[in-house]
Amino acid sequence: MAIEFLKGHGTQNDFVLLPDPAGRLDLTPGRVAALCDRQRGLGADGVLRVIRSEALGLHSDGEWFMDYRNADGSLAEMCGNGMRVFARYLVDTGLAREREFVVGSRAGDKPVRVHADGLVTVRMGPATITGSSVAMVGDRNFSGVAVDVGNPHLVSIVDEDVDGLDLREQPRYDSDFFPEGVNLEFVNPRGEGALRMRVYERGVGETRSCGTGTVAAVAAALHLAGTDTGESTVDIPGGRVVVIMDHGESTLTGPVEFVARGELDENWWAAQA
Ligand SMILES: N[C@@H](CCC[C@H](N)C(=O)O)C(=O)O
Repeated sequence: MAIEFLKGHGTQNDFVLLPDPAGRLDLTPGRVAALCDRQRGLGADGVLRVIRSEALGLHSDGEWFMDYRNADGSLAEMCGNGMRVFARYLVDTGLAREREFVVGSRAGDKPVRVHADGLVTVRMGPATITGSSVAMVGDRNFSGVAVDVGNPHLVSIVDEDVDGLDLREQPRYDSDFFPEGVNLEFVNPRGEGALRMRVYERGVGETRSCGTGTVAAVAAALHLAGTDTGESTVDIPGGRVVVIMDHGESTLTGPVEFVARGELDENWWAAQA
């Protein structure tokens, strides 16, 4: 069986897409990790399996389900940039006949809109403040706001330039507070309605963008300013996205690009099981 793939990214958060409408692929954690490996695989921050909701057996009002996996093979509830790439793929290939539709995810159904200029908006749903905790980078502690965007985040708004932080190693965090792990965002305010962010993603490492992370960053910044409504650009190393918060409900808008498509080598795939 030929196994088709595409490579695409949203603000350089990059993904291997595996079109698998009927759910025939045996997508093991080992195969996901091998695909995402930048030396022995295609290289990516995660895998997006394009599968019909009914084939996955998970409830969704959407025909299609974003079956997202982190680069280490683990499952995550939601991926905002992945959802943008996924929605564009469905429209570009004609698998979605409208530009506005719903896609299933493990964090629930997400309404998406693919604009005529190729930008994609995702209604990400609630960004819920769940408390406060501390991230540790080297010997420094950064207090942060915990935010649930379907997946867990800890957002530290810091005075020093985030570009100077050493994020080669996983920052430490309170595993009692985050028993399932956490995505860690470090943020500099850049004036009214503008943030700069770096992120260390659970199950991946530092990435050049994280859609749920940008939503968490804006929710945290607004929370510290005493509100849950506002709009902000978020500059990440891979580009810029726009987040709108309306009484705690969020949307994420940004660009998508496809890079390549092809077929996996069947012998390589079989050897990764
Ligand atoms: N890059 C994603 C987030 C992917 C999931 C995350 N690593 C987790 O484990 O929660 C995004 O764009 O939101």
